[in-house]
This record gives sequence, structure tokens and C-alpha cells, in this order.
Amino acid sequence: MSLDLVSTLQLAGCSALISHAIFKRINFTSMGIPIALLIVFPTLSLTASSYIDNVPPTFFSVLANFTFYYLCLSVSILAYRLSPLHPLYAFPGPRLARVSKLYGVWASATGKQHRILKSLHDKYGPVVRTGPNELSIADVDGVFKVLGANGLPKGEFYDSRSDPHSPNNIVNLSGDEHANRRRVWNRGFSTESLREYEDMIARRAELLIDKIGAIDGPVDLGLWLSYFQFDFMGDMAFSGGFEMLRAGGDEEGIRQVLCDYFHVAALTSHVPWVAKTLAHLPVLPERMMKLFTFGAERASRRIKNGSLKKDLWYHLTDEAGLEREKPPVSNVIPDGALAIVAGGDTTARAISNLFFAIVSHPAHYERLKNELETVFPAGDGITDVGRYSELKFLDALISETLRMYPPVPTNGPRRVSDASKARVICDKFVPEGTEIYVPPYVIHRDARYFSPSPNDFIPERWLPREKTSQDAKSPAPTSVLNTAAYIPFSYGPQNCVGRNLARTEIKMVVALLLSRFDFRFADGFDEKVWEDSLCDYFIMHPDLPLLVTLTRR
Ligand code: HEM
Repeated sequence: MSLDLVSTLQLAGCSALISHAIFKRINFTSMGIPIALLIVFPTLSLTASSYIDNVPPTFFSVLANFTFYYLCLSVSILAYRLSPLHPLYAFPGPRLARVSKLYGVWASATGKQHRILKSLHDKYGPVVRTGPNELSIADVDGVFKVLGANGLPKGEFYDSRSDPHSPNNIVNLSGDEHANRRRVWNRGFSTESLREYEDMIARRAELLIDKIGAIDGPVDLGLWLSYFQFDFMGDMAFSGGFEMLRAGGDEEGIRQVLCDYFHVAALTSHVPWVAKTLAHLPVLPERMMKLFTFGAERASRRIKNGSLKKDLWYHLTDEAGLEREKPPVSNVIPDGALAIVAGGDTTARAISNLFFAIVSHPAHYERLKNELETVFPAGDGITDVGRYSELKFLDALISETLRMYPPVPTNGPRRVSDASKARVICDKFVPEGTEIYVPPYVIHRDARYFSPSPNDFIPERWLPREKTSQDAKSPAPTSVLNTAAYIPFSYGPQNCVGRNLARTEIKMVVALLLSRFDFRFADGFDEKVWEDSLCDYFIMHPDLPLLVTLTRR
């Protein structure tokens, strides 16, 4: 006697449908429970068959039962995700993205997620279904309703990027917890605090000038700006410590750690339960954990050494005693790793992208040099930040660089965490459980917000229109500049706290470098190939060196 195969498979099929109904309702945050359920359900159905037929299962019936269970479960999930029963059915998007997050993993793995999203929006419009429960909204309505004051909290994407063994850093917090942490961060970026950092920028920029000036032959400007940025970041956040410029390299390997972290996190954060599970395994997460360990170690060293100047740490630990209760050190330490990530590569990329833009547009380069020479004749007072408001064209260049090449091109999603957060965006109802991206790269290249020629580098779009004799005769060309759609630093209560520091720093470094050297691309440098090599691993990264030749002025 053996089990009746038909009834065994029927029970396995029913059990698959029941498990799907359960999986749909529960938002699992790690792999443990789902894996257990995936074993328990088919085992239960097999036990039931065996009980009904009153015979023990054979190897063949076990195999048939489990195979059929998984087949039915997969078909049920796929069919549901494609069916009109799914709450996101009405949103357009590629079929593969509708059925699996593997689409997002693939897009991230190519490093071209920003461009893939742009082509999806070009094809499907401002709202695209990019995952089974995920939308990308490239529209100012999304900027306000998702990122704005009454926007949505960050989702599991962010949890999966932080150290699971430590309290959350500021990026992962929402609501009051975030507002409390943000208050102390804001103090670290007040006008008064920024003044403390200006000397640090100037000192490191002079060192950068010495170092690249001594190089014979082409210079990888992107790499040296990255050394500069880490040194300055160390000064600003922890009162010193990296010394990459002096060493002429990254002796502690922190850049590699960050690069590894971004590559791994770009993939795993699409499937947060995988990231969380990996983080508890001893082998795989080692690359990711290195960053958290490094940040914590820097922070602990800074705390032990005490305060040498009013660096960021001074504010985060409330050394001035302005808070009713001192922030617990265990809460502040994870922010050490964050400061490295948030302040490190973003600004360095913005500066190198700006150099790429001006060297490839000689007329803009000339105009900038003239502006700098007018405001700071012979370079006098060039580190006087008080006069930077006179650098209107440099300001326009920075805005245009951050528009065309936002250092955070896609950003992480927000989540409609519960029914009360469900809302109508772009006239469409977005239900509970939806993750929503608002991708800066795509919005910044939308002709509805930036025209003419949203894909061209035109810094003049940021300047007040100059009246020419031509204007008197002909009507003004239709031009659009919608600053509500300009989000390189994100928008709303969780926008970039370091944005003013970043802009000041970019101005000082660009002004100082241009006052000492003339820049041109190294022989054989291909602008198009370099631009195409910009990859989106949360922070925009070129895969190729930015090779320039310097001539002392
Ligand atoms: C050009 C340079 C920079 C760009 C383009 C940039 C961009 C951004 C963006 C897009 C966000 C939002 C991220 C998200 O929603 O997940 C952000 C947040 C943040 N940035 Fe920046 N950033 C830059 C420089 C800096 C610097 C120099 C610091 C200084 C440490 C910094 C510190 C932060 C912090 C702490 C947050 C989290 C704020 C919060 O959650 O309240 N950023 N940045």
C-alpha cells in the first residue's frame, strides 16, 4: 500500500495556497520564520495525507509532495502579483519587476539603476511599478507627499544597511526619535559650527595642492579629491585621523571598505530579509560589518582623546551640555560610521563631477576663471567664505552639476507603513505596504521641470536671465526651472544636514585649485566613456579615473 498520489498533491496544493495567504499578510523581517514555515506547511500536508490513507510516506511521495507544494506556492505568488487582485495592478511597469524584486537586484548589480529607472519613466510615465510592492515616483507631487513634512517613514531598505548589533543611526530613525537626534546634528552644522570647519577645509585643500602639484604626469583627480575628503571628514567629525593625503594613499583601506559596503548593500537592500539574515551569518557580512566596526572604533578613539576642537563629535555627544539629558554614547557611535558614508564620498564626487563638467566645457571654465579673478584678484582672500555669495557663476555650476550628476542618484525608498499612511499621489491611490522611490536623477532630467535641454549641462539656467537686445525684439524662449523638483540633498525633515557645509567646501576647493593650476584632460581621456562609467551604488561612482594634466599658474 502507498499514499494516494492525487489526494497528497491536492493537500500539498491547498497548503501552498494557505501559506501564500499567510505570507501575504505578514511582513517578515528575517529569513528564519519564513524558512521554518516553508518546511512546516508541506510537512503538515504530507502528515495529513499519511494519516488519512493510514500508510507511511515513501521517498517518492515525500519528493512529490514537497515539489508540488513549492510549485503551487510559486505559481500562486506569481499569478497574484500579475493579477488585478494585486493592489498595485493598475500601475504600469515591466512584467519582471511586477513579479520579483530580482529585477531591482539586477538593476543595482549593473550599476546603472539610475539610467534603467530613467528609461522606465520615459516609457511608462511619472509613476512606475518597479517591484511587486514598489513604485518609483518621478514627480514633484511625490517629492512633497513622500519626502515632505507629512511624508512617509523610511522602510526596511534602510534597516538592512545598518549594523544590526548597534542602535540605529540617524538615517534609520523616523518621527520624534529622528527629530531628537537631528536637533544635535543640526547644531553641528549651524553657521557658527561651519565657521569652525572652514580652516580645516583650507588646510587640507592646501595639502591637496602640494601633493597633486608634485605629481609628474596625469593626476587621477577623483582619487585625490577622495583622499582630501576623507582627511577633512576625519578632522570635521573626529578631530583628525585619516591622513590619506600625507600618505598618498589609503593605508587603512577604508575606501575599499566603503566600496565593498556599497556594492554589497546595493544588492541586499532590495531584499531586506536577505540582508538581515546575512548580517547574522559569520562569513558573508564580514565585508559589510567592517565599516560599522571602523566607524565605532574611530568614535571610541575620539571619545577617549577628548575634544581638541568643536568638531561634529562635540555636538553629537552634547559636550556643551545643551540637552536635558546627554545622548547615550551607544546611540551616538553608529553615527560615526554614518558620518564617514554621508560626508565622505558624496562631496568628493560632487567636486570631481564639477571639474569634469568645466574641463569639458571650456567656455564655462573661462567664465568661472574670470569670475574668480574678479572677486579675488591674484587669489587674495580666496578662502574668505564671507565673499562666496559673490561667486554667482560658481554657484550656478554647482547647482547644475548636482542636477546632472546627483551624488545620490536614486536614494532609498520610503514605506507606506500602515493604512493611515496610504495616500493619493499623482492622482493615484497608493496603498499600505508600498515602498516608494523618488529618484533625483530621473526628476532632474525631466523636461517638465528643467527645460530646455534637461540632459544638457547649462549652468545659465540657474542665473537670472540676462537681457539682450535680441530679447527686446523676440518673445522670451520658454524655459522652466522648477526648484521643487531639485532634490540632490533630498527634501523635508530627513534631508541632508550637511548641505551647506558641502556647498561651502565645494566652492573653497574649486576656487583654490583653479587659482593654482590650469586643468585639461590627460591625453587619451575619453569624456563620453568616463561619463558613461558613472555607476549608481547609492552614491554615484565613476568606474574610471578622472585623469587630468595640471599646469601651475
Ligand atoms: C554634495 C554632497 C552631499 C550630497 C549630494 C548629500 C546628499 C544627501 C541625501 C540625498 C540625503 C538623504 C538620504 C536619504 O534620504 O537616505 C542626505 C542625508 C544626510 N547627509 Fe548628506 N549629502 C552631501 C554631503 C553631506 C555632508 C558633507 C555631510 C556631513 C557629515 C552629510 C550628512 C548627511 C546626514 C547626517 C544625512 C541624514 C540626515 C537625516 O536623516 O536627518 N551629507 N545627504
